[in-house]
Amino acid sequence: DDRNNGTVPTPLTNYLDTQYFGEISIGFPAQMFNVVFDTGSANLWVPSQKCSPFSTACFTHNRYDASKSQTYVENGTGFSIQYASGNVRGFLSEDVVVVGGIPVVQVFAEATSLSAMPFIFAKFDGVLGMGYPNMAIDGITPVFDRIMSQHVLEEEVFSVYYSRDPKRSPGGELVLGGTDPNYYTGSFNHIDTRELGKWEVTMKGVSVGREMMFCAEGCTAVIDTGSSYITGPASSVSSLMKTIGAQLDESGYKVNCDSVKALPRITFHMGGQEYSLTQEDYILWQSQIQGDVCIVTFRGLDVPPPTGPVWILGATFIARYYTEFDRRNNRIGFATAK
Ligand SMILES: CCN(C(=O)c1cnc(C)nc1NCc1ccco1)[C@H]1CCCNC1
Repeated sequence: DDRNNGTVPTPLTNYLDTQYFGEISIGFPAQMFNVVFDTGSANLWVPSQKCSPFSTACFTHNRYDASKSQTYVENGTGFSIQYASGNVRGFLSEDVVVVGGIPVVQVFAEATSLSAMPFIFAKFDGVLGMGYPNMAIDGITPVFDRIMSQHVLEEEVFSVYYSRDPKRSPGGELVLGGTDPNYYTGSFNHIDTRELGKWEVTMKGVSVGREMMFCAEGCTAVIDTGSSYITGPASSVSSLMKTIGAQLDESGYKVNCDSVKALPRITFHMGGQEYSLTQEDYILWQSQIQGDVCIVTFRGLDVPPPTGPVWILGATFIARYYTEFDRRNNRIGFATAK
């Protein structure tokens, strides 16, 4: 159905409420890839057929084979992207990429080496950056900019729904050119992006229960559809975790499951609105062999200046607040997710 004038919603898969990804095709005949639609970066990369056999993370995923695509155009420029959690190296190629039913001729990276951490845990093959062009490595025009220049979108926006329940289908949805009222209630509250060219806003505070505990003098919040959790400055998060009685172990913060119902709501103050997360929003309740484990979906992460210090609001937040990314007006809209 083309209610967004030329585009069809892309259903997303929800893996354990921590990874959300959807299908794109590259080349002709179509080679299919599962990618994270990531507002925290602005490049498209997928594993390459040419990746070294020693790159475990590479051969356990779908790989692009240029020799099998009639629409492949060679480029060969080197590429490398560094995330806080790992890195990707490869070279550039050009081919037809189809996203949400829209074909674009796109320069993307064929990854020939993927750091085992974290990509051996990735259920997705690659990443499709939905960030602004000035975030793009090698000055490559991002996919969404190529789509906007085709003037097929009713509105120059895209919207993201992430389900909170792994059993619910679809696990999420990306809409190019509009929003999907099936997945939110009420109206949107909009917040202008802090500076042109990043999906980030000014946050006015973070409160726990009724007490304003962090960012009282203002700070930056990055809205990152490609991150699983919420991250904040390590010192702030560690004192937040102490307040709720969470323990840090090698795989993150955990709380005793029978203390969950008494946990306070955590509220992010942005654009004159209060965006609260209840314990069921921010606790991942996992039934494991040795009994139930309750993971707190907050992580400490110190991002060095000038970007940092920042709070990064990832899937945990987006699952509760349906998010519209508006390139026309350089603003982000939140509505209560259904
Ligand atoms: C994609 C790289 N990212 C991850 O945080 C990340 C890493 N490794 C694994 C295995 N998964 C990740 N994200 C899963 C996910 C999908 C949707 C929501 O969260 C970040 C890097 C910084 C920019 N933003 C994206």
